[in-house]
Amino acid sequence: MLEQWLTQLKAARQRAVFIFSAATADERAHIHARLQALLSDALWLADAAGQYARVHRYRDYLGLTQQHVVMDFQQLIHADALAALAGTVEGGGCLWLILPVHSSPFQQRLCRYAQSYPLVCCFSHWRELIAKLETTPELHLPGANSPGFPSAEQQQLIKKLQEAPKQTHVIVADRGRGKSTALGLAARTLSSAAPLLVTAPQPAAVTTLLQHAGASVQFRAWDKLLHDTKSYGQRLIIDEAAALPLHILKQLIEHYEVWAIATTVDGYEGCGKGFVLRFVAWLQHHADVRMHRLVTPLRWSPADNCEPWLHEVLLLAAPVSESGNARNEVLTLRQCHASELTEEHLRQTMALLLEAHYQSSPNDLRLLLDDSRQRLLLSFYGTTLVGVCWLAAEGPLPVELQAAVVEGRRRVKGELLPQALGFYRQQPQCLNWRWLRVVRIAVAADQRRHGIATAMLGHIADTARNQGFDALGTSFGISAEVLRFWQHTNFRELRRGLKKNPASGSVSAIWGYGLTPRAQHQLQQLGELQTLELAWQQGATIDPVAPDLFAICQAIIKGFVRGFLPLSNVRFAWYLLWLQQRNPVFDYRQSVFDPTVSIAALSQAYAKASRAELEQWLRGEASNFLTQTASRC
Ligand SMILES: CC(=O)SCCNC(=O)CCNC(=O)[C@H](O)C(C)(C)COP(=O)(O)OP(=O)(O)OC[C@H]1O[C@@H](n2cnc3c(N)ncnc32)[C@H](O)[C@@H]1OP(=O)(O)O
Ligand SMILES: Nc1ncnc2c1ncn2[C@@H]1O[C@H](COP(=O)(O)OP(=O)(O)OP(=O)(O)O)[C@@H](O)[C@H]1O
Repeated sequence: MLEQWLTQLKAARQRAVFIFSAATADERAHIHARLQALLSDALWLADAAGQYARVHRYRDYLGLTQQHVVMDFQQLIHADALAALAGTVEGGGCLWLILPVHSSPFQQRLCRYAQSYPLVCCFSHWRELIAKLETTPELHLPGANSPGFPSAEQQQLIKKLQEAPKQTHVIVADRGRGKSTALGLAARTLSSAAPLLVTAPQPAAVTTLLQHAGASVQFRAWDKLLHDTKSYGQRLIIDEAAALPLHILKQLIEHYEVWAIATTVDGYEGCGKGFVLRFVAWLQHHADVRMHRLVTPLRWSPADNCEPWLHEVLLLAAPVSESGNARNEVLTLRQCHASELTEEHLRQTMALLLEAHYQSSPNDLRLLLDDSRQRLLLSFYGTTLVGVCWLAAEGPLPVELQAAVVEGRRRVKGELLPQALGFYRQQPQCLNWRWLRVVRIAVAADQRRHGIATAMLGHIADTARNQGFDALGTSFGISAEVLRFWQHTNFRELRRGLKKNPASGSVSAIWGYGLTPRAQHQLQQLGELQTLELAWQQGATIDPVAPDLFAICQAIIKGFVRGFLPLSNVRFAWYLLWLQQRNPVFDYRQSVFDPTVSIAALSQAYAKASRAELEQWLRGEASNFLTQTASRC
């Protein structure tokens, strides 16, 4: 019976989506077993460990074309993977979703929107699928015209690429528009003495491109390209660019003659419209850029049901509303849970988040709808949404987990602020507080610098105090602009990461302040310590400080002695305490306290074979230091 559907889908180059939402574990297992028997050649991804590819590895399959994709979500619907992999299913194929047994607002949304699309079907029992196939043998789908090979749009693009081989062409399109094919065909005709290089996040992503390009085009992994200085300056194509970190793309542009960059704007993680805006804005200052778009789908027919259903469900194509003269109106603020919003307000909220934060993704929509600890503060001029603040309640952590968190043996999901301060600053009391975290804050581009974000943060502080929260905080990737904004608020920097985030290329920071007296005092001290640490890192002379900070420094050094914290995290606290003592025994070890000396250089200077050996030795020294400090006090 399925064969009959597949034949008709193929002729119409359309796709079907079958969603299974079983109410019991037994029925789910039954559906699973039947599907396994039915679809032996499907790409099957699951969120549980086992015989299948793991859902979080979905990027490995981008750019490929499949007839059947099964996404087996036992625990949680991975909405980013769903958005990305639906686009790999060809016309004539099917997307199969097995949902978790426990329903949720997001899960219900998937099925609710299916009702408007004849080829998107929801079932709670296997027998319902059979009944559907039996009762609807004829689909009455319109015949599909062949787009031609290459299609008219592809031909135009190939011509433009050939005409301007020295320019950097950015090709933006949704999935399956024939980008890779067009690039391959264009590369084949490009006469060049040196081989043309192509890179992408995964080798599989360029399979189609290489098929059409011929032998003169070679794939190279992007990290190899960055290390291989000898090939710098060669001509390069970057495919699936949005799935590469922005700072990597920038380095590739700086070192290579990039001829073409292809990317999707389909909204899976890091791939929203904001990415394209930010990247292209940067690129225009560094290269002679030409923008191109491919609009018509080629992997499936333009009459396809799957893509519009997904766009509607995941709010992927939502444009940011124009706010125009809205500023004449009074600004109103509303705190709510995402599940309480009208569809229009939810759409506007996601549009603003996707535009302002390029790492926003469909998984954020799922979290906002399904998790009761997530809240929103929205600001409106009239009915137009102009600002969004996404808030998450964190802490207190269960008492039985606290020691493990402070010792770095446990990480609990969704508890970023208390855990980071509990662990890196060895402050267990932070784990007992109720925190409210500003996960993201965004104001519509045409309404910025008018105090909207400041007004939202003021409102949040007032309501959080009334609701019994102990502290407000946030964590973000540092950029000069974002720092300037937070410096303008009551928040203070409490900790700065030491390593760059591989995705954003920036270091992250935690900012916050206390609302209750105990949290105010504690966070003020952590803020002072952080201010001094930043000054020390920048080479300023540090004067001995009031004894208030000693207890925090001692706790951090103890965390090092007991093996919880690495040396890099304690050098400043140790230095600050040492400054008070001026203990000559430790003088010869001053380079431990010099932020310009790397850990690798320290290992060398003290003739230690490895970082681990250096740390082991210094743990003993730090322990002696603490004993002596205690005896002096
Ligand atoms: C946890 C996180 O989300 S961190 C990421 C923050 N969000 C983003 O980066 C998304 C894109 N940016 C935005 O949406 C906005 O620019 C925001 C949210 C950062 C600021 O919103 P706005 O409503 O413009 O802030 P607001 O008008 O209240 O600014 C207050 C002060 O912050 C400072 N400030 C704000 N934005 C900037 C900026 N781009 N450059 C320099 N200073 C700034 C200024 O001192 C400003 O006061 P002034 O305008 O009187 O000089
Ligand atoms: N002109 C065409 N006519 C018919 N099929 C085509 C045409 N061009 C490409 N295709 C097919 O459409 C599918 C998508 O093509 P391609 O991989 O080039 O698109 P893409 O936009 O790069 O896709 P993705 O976003 O998934 O990487 C492939 O199966 C390809 O063989």
